[in-house]
Amino acid sequence: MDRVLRAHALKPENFFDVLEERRRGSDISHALRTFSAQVPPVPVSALNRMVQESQYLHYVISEIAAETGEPYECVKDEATSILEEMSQNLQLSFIRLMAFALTKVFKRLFSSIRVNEDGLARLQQAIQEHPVILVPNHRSYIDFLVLSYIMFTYDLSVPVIAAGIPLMGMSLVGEVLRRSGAFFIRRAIGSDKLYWAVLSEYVRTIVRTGFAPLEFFVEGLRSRTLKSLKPKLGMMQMVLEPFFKGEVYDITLVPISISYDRVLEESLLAHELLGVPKPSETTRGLLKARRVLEENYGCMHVYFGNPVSVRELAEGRIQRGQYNLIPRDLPLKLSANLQEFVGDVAHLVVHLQERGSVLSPWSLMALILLQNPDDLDWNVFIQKTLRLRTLASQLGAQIDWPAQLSDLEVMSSSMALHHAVVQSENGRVRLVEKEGPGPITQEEAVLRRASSVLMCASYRNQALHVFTRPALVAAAMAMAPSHSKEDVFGRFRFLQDLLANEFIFIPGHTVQDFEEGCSGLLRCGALSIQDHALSVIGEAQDTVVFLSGILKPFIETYQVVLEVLGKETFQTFTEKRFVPDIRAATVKLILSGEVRSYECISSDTLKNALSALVRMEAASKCQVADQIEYRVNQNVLRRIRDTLDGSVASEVPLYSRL
Ligand SMILES: CCCCCCCCCCCCCCCC(=O)SCCNC(=O)CCNC(=O)[C@H](O)C(C)(C)COP(=O)(O)OP(=O)(O)OC[C@H]1O[C@@H](n2cnc3c(N)ncnc32)[C@H](O)[C@@H]1OP(=O)(O)O
Ligand SMILES: O=C(CO)COP(=O)(O)O
Repeated sequence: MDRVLRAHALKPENFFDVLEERRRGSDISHALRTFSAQVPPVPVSALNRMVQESQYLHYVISEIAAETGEPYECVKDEATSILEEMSQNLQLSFIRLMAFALTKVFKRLFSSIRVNEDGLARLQQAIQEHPVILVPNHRSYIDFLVLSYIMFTYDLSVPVIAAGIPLMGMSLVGEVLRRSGAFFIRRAIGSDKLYWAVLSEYVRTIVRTGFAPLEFFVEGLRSRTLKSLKPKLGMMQMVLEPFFKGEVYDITLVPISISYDRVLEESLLAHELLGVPKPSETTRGLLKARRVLEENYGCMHVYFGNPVSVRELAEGRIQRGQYNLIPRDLPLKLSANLQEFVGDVAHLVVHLQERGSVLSPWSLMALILLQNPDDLDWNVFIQKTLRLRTLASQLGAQIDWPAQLSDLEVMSSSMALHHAVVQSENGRVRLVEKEGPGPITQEEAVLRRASSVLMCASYRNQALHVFTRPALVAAAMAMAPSHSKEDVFGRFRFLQDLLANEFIFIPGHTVQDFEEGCSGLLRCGALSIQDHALSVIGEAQDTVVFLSGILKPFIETYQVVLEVLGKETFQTFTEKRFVPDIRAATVKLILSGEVRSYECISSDTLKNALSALVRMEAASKCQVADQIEYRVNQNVLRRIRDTLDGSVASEVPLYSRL
């Protein structure tokens, strides 16, 4: 895996605007032009028949029939209806229809859609060699539309895509999506053996036959925070199985990084983080949302990463020979080694998605704004952002900072694009707070302020992966009893473990992550290492303080959770009440001035903190009647709190300055 990571180091690439030609040419001729790439080896009906008649499905159906006593034919009928519900029905005529509509929509929404040219060429080559799996990050409903659009526009086979079942329920739209390549999967499949069997056989048949590139969102849903999510493993396992079983020579995974200047759903996502339910996916809702078409969303970047060969990843790790003894048609029970491999591959792909993402100037500006939560002088804002741009470049970020414009113009146009979040008045820059009708309570005022902060934070989050490892080293140095490499590494490991749901780390890569963090600090001239001891370079003290300040909103949230769970009233609590109760307690702490960061009431961070406490055995989870209940282990909780409290508090001020 290390070898693959090194081979996939980012090199500067040319991006071109997909919309440029569309603005000059005719939309209808683009949609109707000759398109010869879509030549599935079998028709859709034959694909479904292969699944239905597979020995594997026959075997599982017989097993279920024997276990439940139901007649074989009944279980088989059930499997057939699952398959009918699930299967895609890709048709070129619908792709053309969508291409026509999407050209109109994209031209209206985006100033440009920039794609890396070399990435497309690499993808074209990969499609000719082995089954290709497209694995994009997921930030918006636009993601899957734009990817199929690019594939169609550049004569590449349009993918079939794993879609959550709620989209199927949208009248008319669900059917259009199905005919454009969507296959629908239920969520929380749990232990439904028949469903898993049909889905996995369906996915494997697509991969095995090379029906079309298969696309799935390994994060499983749109990230509400625009930060990468921990990958789901089910679909990854299914697409890799034909390789494990030796049914295909190799499989190519293509990580895709989609980065937005401005996300269409920005406000809805921030509200969801504050407990407002997601609007259900209906055609009516979609029509109502057409107001979004009136706004400008700037530029988006689509970076097709280097294709990753699964065969290469498996070299020296997996002995495929052992599976040759098991008939291919029988279910494959994954060994612990294979399960670990699936998890590692999924994390690697998300890591590569992060590496390929393109930072907008606004991401950097958002980072500065959040570290200076009160208003900020415009000139100081510019200076700080430019220094941050240098730091981000030193740490290897791809930044889209238009060279043909002055820095002032770049930042002013970013401010204009994000007028809903930020404004400048009398030379001072500050976050916008939405006005609402009537008088509001103090608590409501906190929620209003929090929604602006969370919207701004989501853009900062798009840049976080660049800083995470050096920031963890910086924070670990502030916590450690000495600056010996061992002590700092010990604290680094503790923080990485605690924040493992917050940031993406490849399992078992702690040492490499630590080294990467140190070498990042060395590269930006902030650190020196001598005789196994780290020391901060005097003039770069500010940089180190700034970097550890990036983690501050997360660490502060975990501190709040530890504090609240340390109270008598929280010895046991239900899953359902956890977020609302901690949020209510935190709002009080914000009002009393004990907590500074409005990010502490984000449901995402609160849930991540709870998962970390369960993982670290400070809380245990059990089913009580129809509820999930948690019990706190006060001793472990206290130990975590003490380790964390000896951390940043004394050496790093709450809101450090760059
Ligand atoms: C020209 C223009 C054309 C335009 C053309 C338009 C195209 C128009 C197309 C529309 C297209 C729409 C596209 C929408 C985009 C979505 O809708 S994204 C949402 C749908 N996609 C996905 O979710 C894919 C990723 N999800 C997965 O892989 C999930 O695993 C599955 C398969 C859905 C199953 O989910 P689940 O039942 O919730 O199970 P999951 O949480 O994964 O696992 C349960 C447990 O088993 C564990 N587990 C599972 N597998 C493993 C393993 N291998 N090893 C160890 N543990 C495992 C998990 O860790 C988990 O443990 P806990 O965390 O609970 O402790
Ligand atoms: O991912 C989805 C479709 O894009 C649906 O899930 P979410 O709405 O939870 O992101």
